[in-house]
Amino acid sequence: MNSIPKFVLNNGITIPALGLGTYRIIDPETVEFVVKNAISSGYRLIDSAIGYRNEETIGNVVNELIKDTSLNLKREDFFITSKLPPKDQGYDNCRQAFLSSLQRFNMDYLDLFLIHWPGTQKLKPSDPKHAINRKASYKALEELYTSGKIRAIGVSNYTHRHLTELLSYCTIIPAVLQVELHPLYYQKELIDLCKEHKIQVQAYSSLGEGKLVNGEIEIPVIKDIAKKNNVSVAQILLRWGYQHGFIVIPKSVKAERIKENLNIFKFELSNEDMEALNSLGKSQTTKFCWDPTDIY
Ligand SMILES: NC(=O)C1=CN([C@@H]2O[C@H](COP(=O)(O)OP(=O)(O)OC[C@H]3O[C@@H](n4cnc5c(N)ncnc54)[C@H](OP(=O)(O)O)[C@@H]3O)[C@@H](O)[C@H]2O)C=CC1
Ligand SMILES: O=C1CO[C@H](CO)[C@@H](O)[C@@H]1O
Repeated sequence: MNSIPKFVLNNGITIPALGLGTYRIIDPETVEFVVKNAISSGYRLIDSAIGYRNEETIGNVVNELIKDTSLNLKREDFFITSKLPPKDQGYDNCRQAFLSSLQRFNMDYLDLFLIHWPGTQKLKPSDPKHAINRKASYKALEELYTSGKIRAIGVSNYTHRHLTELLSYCTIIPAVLQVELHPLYYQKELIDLCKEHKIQVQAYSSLGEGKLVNGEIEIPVIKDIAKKNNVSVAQILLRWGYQHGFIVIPKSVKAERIKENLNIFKFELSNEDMEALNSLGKSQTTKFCWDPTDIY
């Protein structure tokens, strides 16, 4: 079994440098197959969200693994993340949504809870209520954190502007920012702001939702670096993120890919390769997932 390095968050707790993404894994049999496979391969971090509709099944599988004494797994060996959906922004809604999430997982605490998106569902992007609501949601998260129900809090899909605004009023600095990051969407300014405030960056869609690894988009530079290092394109993209100090959370429903994606800790990219990858998005960026830039 592969062991995964850990990073230390700004509140002192540790977090695995690589975890399992679970977006679009909903069918309970698939969730069970994927989570069991990932855990037996060495994964401990599971990235879920209220919107992914898989919290209950993930909770059942994890609780079942903990009960199996032959496995010697404890709750504290896992790192469970979930996220507040845009429809539940606001102080009361956020509090209630988190407590319901905790119930679905059937756990006493979650390791990380993120505001999934800076906006509130159904409001026009320019509506100033977005900012009011996300401030109220964050306050609810700070209180839940202080009460011990969440071990770390953070935000997702915040731009430099959203994060700067949050830093101007928060009492607890977010521990994690989860955003889309890969060589074609290398948000350097945002990353630098996180470094300055000791906010751990977590990269999502490292594989471009699969498009950077399934032949849909072929980048010769990445292919050449993979060939030279004798690893796959997926491993290069994940290693690029890890070597930058980001947590990576690839998603796969296939046992062999779940293992392949974990195998990024035994090789190192040269400075030259890192630079070549960093440069890819300089002239033109490519974003695969939703874009928060216009949210007030
Ligand atoms: N906070 C947010 O707003 C967001 C968070 N996320 C989180 O990040 C996770 C990862 O991002 P996601 O967008 O899912 O996409 P990824 O970039 O992780 O790509 C996943 C896709 O790549 C395929 N794949 C995985 N590994 C390999 C491999 N080694 N070789 C070839 N193909 C591979 C998978 O197919 P298959 O399953 O068939 O193997 C799947 O279709 C999500 O699951 C979610 O947890 C994602 C988007 C937004
Ligand atoms: O996290 C997620 C993945 O991206 C989707 C948008 O494309 C979101 O809706 C979802 O919540």
